[in-house]
Amino acid sequence: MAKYSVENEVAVIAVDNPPMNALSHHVRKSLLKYLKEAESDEKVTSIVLCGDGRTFPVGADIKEFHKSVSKLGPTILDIVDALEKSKKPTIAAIHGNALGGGLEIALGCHYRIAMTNSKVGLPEVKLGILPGAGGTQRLPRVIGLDNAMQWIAYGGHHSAGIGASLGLIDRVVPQGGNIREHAILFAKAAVGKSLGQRRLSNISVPDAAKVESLMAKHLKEVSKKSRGALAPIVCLQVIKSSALLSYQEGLESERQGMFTLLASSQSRAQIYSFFAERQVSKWSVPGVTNYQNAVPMKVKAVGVVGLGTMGRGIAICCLRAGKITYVLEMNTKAQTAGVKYIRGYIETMRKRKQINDQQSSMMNNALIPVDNYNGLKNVDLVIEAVFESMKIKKEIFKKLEKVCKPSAILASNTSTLNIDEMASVTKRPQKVAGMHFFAPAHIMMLLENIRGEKSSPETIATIMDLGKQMRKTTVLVGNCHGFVGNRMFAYYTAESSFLLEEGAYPKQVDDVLLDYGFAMGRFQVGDLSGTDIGYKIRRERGLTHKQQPAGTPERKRGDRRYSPLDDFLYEKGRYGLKARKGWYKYEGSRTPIPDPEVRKMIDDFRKRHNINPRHISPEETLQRMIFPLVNEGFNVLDEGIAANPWDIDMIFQHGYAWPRHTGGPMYYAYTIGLPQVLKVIEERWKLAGASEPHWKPSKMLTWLVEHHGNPDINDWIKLYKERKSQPNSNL
Ligand SMILES: CC/C=C\CC(=O)SCCNC(=O)CCNC(=O)[C@H](O)C(C)(C)COP(=O)(O)OP(=O)(O)OC[C@H]1O[C@@H](n2cnc3c(N)ncnc32)[C@H](O)[C@@H]1OP(=O)(O)O
Repeated sequence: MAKYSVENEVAVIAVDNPPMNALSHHVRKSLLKYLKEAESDEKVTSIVLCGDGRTFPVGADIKEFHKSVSKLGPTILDIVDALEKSKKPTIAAIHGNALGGGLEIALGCHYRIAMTNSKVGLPEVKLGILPGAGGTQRLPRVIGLDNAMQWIAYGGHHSAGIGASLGLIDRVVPQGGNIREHAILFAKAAVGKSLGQRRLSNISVPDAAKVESLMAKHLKEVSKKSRGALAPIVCLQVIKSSALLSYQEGLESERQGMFTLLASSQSRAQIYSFFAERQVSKWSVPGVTNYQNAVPMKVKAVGVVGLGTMGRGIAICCLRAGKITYVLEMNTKAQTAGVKYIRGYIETMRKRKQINDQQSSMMNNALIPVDNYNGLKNVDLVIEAVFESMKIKKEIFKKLEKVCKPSAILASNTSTLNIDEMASVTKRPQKVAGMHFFAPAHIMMLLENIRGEKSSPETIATIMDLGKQMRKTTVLVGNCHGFVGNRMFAYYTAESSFLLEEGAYPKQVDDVLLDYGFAMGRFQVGDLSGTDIGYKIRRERGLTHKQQPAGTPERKRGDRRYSPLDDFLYEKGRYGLKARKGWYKYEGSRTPIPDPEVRKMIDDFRKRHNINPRHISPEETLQRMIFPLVNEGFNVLDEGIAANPWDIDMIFQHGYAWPRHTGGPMYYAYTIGLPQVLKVIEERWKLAGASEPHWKPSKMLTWLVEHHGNPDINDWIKLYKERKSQPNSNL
């Protein structure tokens, strides 16, 4: 709805649709009604449009997309047109956020004023669509083509100050000011002034002459940054029309572009991702607790044990979240280096204006290096971040148990190991949990929180709350080897090496993944993170080639297929980018170059094992990389390790850079169709057999296909659980 009042001859129309004033159908209807009323009321001389509550409208109602209600008139464009055509001055009064359709209606107004701390932007591209209410045609006319391409193709939010410097915002209202009162005064002053040039559809794009060079520049950038995504490309093409065609023709091109994008599977995947991101914070442990009833503990001080790459990043996250952060590192050299890194990073954030001087000095003061466990006696929560060894982690947990106050939560940043086993060496298993950060911890958006068997509701609520304070996409999962992410990802990595054994080379596999939309292929990522990391984890598990007793078949560990190619690579000193050689070689830059030495290593291996290399098609490569991971995803859901398919998808989007426009592995499987996915898995299982158990079709996937075909992803859990809970179910 909207509210209408007339104050001092100014009509004030306030959108009232909490929490975000989205432009739902009923809002659009009432907005147009009040606009007409203001237009026809002779006592009204000007019109102010604003938002009630938290914000100016943040855009179209995303819940309405792909539903018939979104097509019901009036459209947002009808409102934009009415505002622009109005004979009385129209003023957008922005506080909070004016995003998407919200900014588009502001662009329809003759003037825009905004609170200094408000944000403006056209983020539709992140939903796989474009600004469809004239935004692609009006924004370039006011801020120029170059800026508009940047704003629309990347979908960023920008401060009111930036907007003002580009001519988008006519006045910035300082902190503490009343936006409504300022808007009314502004509106009174605008009465009688010519509106011709204030109607953005009347003016031309200032840098239209540069259209071809700007187009080339932005196309190159988006193709690199959002590989495989359709929306940024279509956005640029449509914005281009603003420079070459009339306003009306440009609008038609926008309409066509929107039509194409809305019909694409990518927009559905991205809209799914928008809601999934919000859904994961509504965690639940069925029958035990959930986000609504568990109360988090107050965490003022955090301890971080270990100042290696992970510990440093985690400490930065804690400091950014305003925690007093004790960092424990016994090795003096490592401590000096770690603390230097953290302080250096704080300084970089200050220089980049991500934090101000006061925040920087607060963070520096809150960082407290300690060199013995007693130094952690006052913390509310500890995050252990040392090398991935159960023996070492247990020793640390025993020490923490002794020094930390009884109320303190003990968390491990393990990426694979059993949380319950660590909890078992303490007297407070209810206070033990996993907090799995992804490297680099201060950059990656994901936090995979692991509840142990005995973790209390308070402990779970606290680690989830801490993730939120760190502004991470925080997903709660159950305890098992590798949890959700690494358990599933292990098969992706394993299959990639099997593909090399059978006929592919690293670049061939990586190219398929790049075409799918990954920013980097599996072997490029391996080189970036260092091939030594995986080797040390395999060595800890007794798996590496060198640890096997004489006579062990090179391609087996127990009864499972194993590829030793990754071990050979490490043993040749090819540790990845840092050594300038890994799966690729690097000559003076970070560009991966296929290396004949790696090719020879693979060829020699095949010869030794009488493997006749065959051509592996891109389709087979993609299926073999992704489908085992999907199959394991269904096992993870079946076991309750992940509560929902979107939990898995968010883990992969934010922890493994899975391309957002495919939604994530589980949503992708839904897009392909579960029957098709199962068919490929079953065929592969017949070929591979028991030594490759990751191809054994998951019970849950098989059941869903047999009984429901390709059910809606939102129904997977409900359908399966209902059946599983029946007494005669053998699931
Ligand atoms: C013809 C087509 C014309 C135009 C197309 C568009 O306008 S598309 C929409 C463009 N706008 C956006 O993409 C903005 C989406 N919203 C956000 O980015 C954030 O919500 C925002 C505004 C930055 C605020 O973030 P915050 O973290 O403060 O809140 P949160 O995201 O958790 O949102 C709170 C609840 O509001 C729901 N919500 C937000 N925006 C919309 C929306 N546009 N439509 C519908 N619902 C929206 C969000 O899902 C949350 O719901 P909840 O049930 O509480 O989880």
